[in-house]
Amino acid sequence: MKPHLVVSQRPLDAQIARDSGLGFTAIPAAPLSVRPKAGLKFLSAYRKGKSATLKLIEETDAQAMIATGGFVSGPAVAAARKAGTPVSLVSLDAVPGRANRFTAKKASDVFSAFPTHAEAKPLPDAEVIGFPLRRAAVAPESAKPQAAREYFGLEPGRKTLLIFAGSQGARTINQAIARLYERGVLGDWQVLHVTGPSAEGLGPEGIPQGAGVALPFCDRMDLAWRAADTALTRAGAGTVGEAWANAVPSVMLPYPFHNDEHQKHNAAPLVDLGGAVVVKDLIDPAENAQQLAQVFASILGDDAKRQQMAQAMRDHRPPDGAQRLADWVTAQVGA
Ligand SMILES: CC(=O)N[C@H]1[C@@H](OP(=O)(O)OP(=O)(O)OC[C@H]2O[C@@H](n3ccc(=O)[nH]c3=O)[C@H](O)[C@@H]2O)O[C@H](CO)[C@@H](O)[C@@H]1O
Repeated sequence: MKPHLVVSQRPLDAQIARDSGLGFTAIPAAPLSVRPKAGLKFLSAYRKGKSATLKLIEETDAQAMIATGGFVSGPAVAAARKAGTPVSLVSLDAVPGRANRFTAKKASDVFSAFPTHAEAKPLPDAEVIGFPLRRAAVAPESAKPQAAREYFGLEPGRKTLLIFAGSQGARTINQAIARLYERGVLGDWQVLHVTGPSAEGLGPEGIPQGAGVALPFCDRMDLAWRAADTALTRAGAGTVGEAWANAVPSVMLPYPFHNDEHQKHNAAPLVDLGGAVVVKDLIDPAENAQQLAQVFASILGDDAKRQQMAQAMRDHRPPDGAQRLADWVTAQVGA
């Protein structure tokens, strides 16, 4: 069985799909909107996207579809339903967005990567399956931290803080951490700092000499997680799933500009079990640096505490969402 991706027409989607080496089709799709002009654009794109997906289902004789939410899922799921193709929706965040609530009504099965936050509108009958991680983001138990650090040009025996903020980087995290470098807060720790494509928020010099290694994007997240003794991250669904599966004690600054604060709620299960600490992104670099200095003082200097955090994550492994989805597909195809 061969997977085929359905993506939006944004150039970034095409680039990611191409890099994956899988077949893909870009369909028209636009965000749902109640404003007249954007609403018309949504309707027109929805119709076109649905018929493009119907054609694709016919051509490829697709036997099942997995939708991961967002505005592309709407027309694609509607097409699968019309064609009689079994379709599951996986809602990735702890607060399901409007597009996912709309799409869930048309899906034959609904899954959620995280438990839905108590005050959010739940998706009816959603089964919590864990975040479906890609294999390349989880280091095998046998991978050695020293070898992973050498891969990035880090000192193999030095404690390592992994800093990264999702696929686009984060200005406020870079700004805060730049101040911590200046103040020497990280002590003898080195960093693996994934700065994002423009390294926004760091000065033109980047990170100080001897602080560690900075790179704009990391294409070996499995090794990055294995190299790390602690991580400083946002709390996107993928990041939380990966920190947990790799059992890396984490300090998380949820993205502060989402109305539904889904990143904060994504991190909640990890915070509850003692594997992560959430710090509110106050946007102001000095205030963020101050908060982080305090949190790091209690985590970086305390080996026993970090070991406890990692052990808590190992003791409560997240469910294997990818395996659960593979089982779902097998059940549809075998049926
Ligand atoms: C700003 C924003 O709206 N972000 C949303 C976006 O997160 P976004 O997709 O940016 O971030 P996630 O944390 O979900 O995943 C990041 C992924 O990028 C990978 N990675 C990152 C950096 C790097 O250098 N190399 C690399 O491979 C990570 O391994 C991970 O697999 O979708 C998520 C799922 O709906 C939401 O929870 C987030 O709130």
